[in-house]
Amino acid sequence: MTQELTIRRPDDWHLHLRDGAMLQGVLPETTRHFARAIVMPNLVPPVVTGADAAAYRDRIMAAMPDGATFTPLMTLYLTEDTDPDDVAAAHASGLVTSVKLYPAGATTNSASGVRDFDKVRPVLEKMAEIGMPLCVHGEVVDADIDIFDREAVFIDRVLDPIRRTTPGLRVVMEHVTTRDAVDYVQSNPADLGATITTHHLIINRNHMLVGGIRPHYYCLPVAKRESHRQALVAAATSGDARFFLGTDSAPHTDPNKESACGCAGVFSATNTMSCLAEVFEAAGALERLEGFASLNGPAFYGLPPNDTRITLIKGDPIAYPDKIHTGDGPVTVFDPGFPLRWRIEVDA
Ligand SMILES: NC(=O)N[C@@H](CC(=O)O)C(=O)O
Ligand SMILES: [Zn+2]
Ligand SMILES: [Zn+2]
Repeated sequence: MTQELTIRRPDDWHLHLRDGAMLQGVLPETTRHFARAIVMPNLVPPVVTGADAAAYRDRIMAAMPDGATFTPLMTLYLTEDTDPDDVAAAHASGLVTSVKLYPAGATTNSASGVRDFDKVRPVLEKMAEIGMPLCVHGEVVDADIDIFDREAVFIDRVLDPIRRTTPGLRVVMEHVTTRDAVDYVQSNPADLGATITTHHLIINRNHMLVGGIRPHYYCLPVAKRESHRQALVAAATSGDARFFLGTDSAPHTDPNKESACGCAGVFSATNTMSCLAEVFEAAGALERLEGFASLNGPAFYGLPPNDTRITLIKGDPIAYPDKIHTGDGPVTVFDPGFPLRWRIEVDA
């Protein structure tokens, strides 16, 4: 008996589309299944002003595959020089959906991020006033903090103080990887949400390090031990509307990944929905996949869910490419390590 599941078309609340030839190469992988995505601003140079976001949105629209119905939701990269009025104007015009906070040095292209969090207080206060969400890469960068502890320490040292001093600020903890982050979200009001990536629901740090170092599983925040992965699966499949999908699909070319100093990022746009169906089925929670991928994110962002649908159909393992070929070079697609039996049909 074939099993089928029809759900509202999903959105991706954390996505890297890059620019130029890479944008051209990866965009169809997302637009095939997703209706909208929060597009990360960590280009080189970053998307800092409303004008930068308008120009970037134009480049994305120009790269759109024929027939695609996809809306990029733009973000601004928060710097210590960000002008609160520029942010407010970009939000009021509908151009920009959220602001992204990178601690300086925390991840790919974050050199222009924030060092002194007091310097961005006026922007955060303005955002709280106008109801604009802040997306956060939640890791401290202190050399003395172990990389596996950086998310948990960020919550205590940075995130909780920011939320206390800026009441009303809506915050999304992006790509949470720990039980600590899940607990923090669950013990706070609904103005705090979290995205969870596909790959952090599937891999733990052993997948990355046992039997040889696997650069295509290296991302930030780095995958943690198995008990943390289980906490993420429990949160994603719980039905708690504060948790929603942000794939953090982050393309880097193979030479940049398979290197003595490889870039952080997992590219999962191609097979994310099939991977998620496996995760939710294994957890006995297929009926909650729609909430996680298609309903909770729009609800947090105050947007309507999509009115089109996709159907997931279970059958023989699907074929998907190991790599996609972009004008910048090959990009390896996330390998979940098990066959994917759910194929996706986008309803007309
Ligand atoms: N997640 C990653 O490992 N990399 C992202 C940056 C980010 O989301 O932190 C990237 O831009 O490559
Ligand atoms: Zn990040
Ligand atoms: Zn990211």
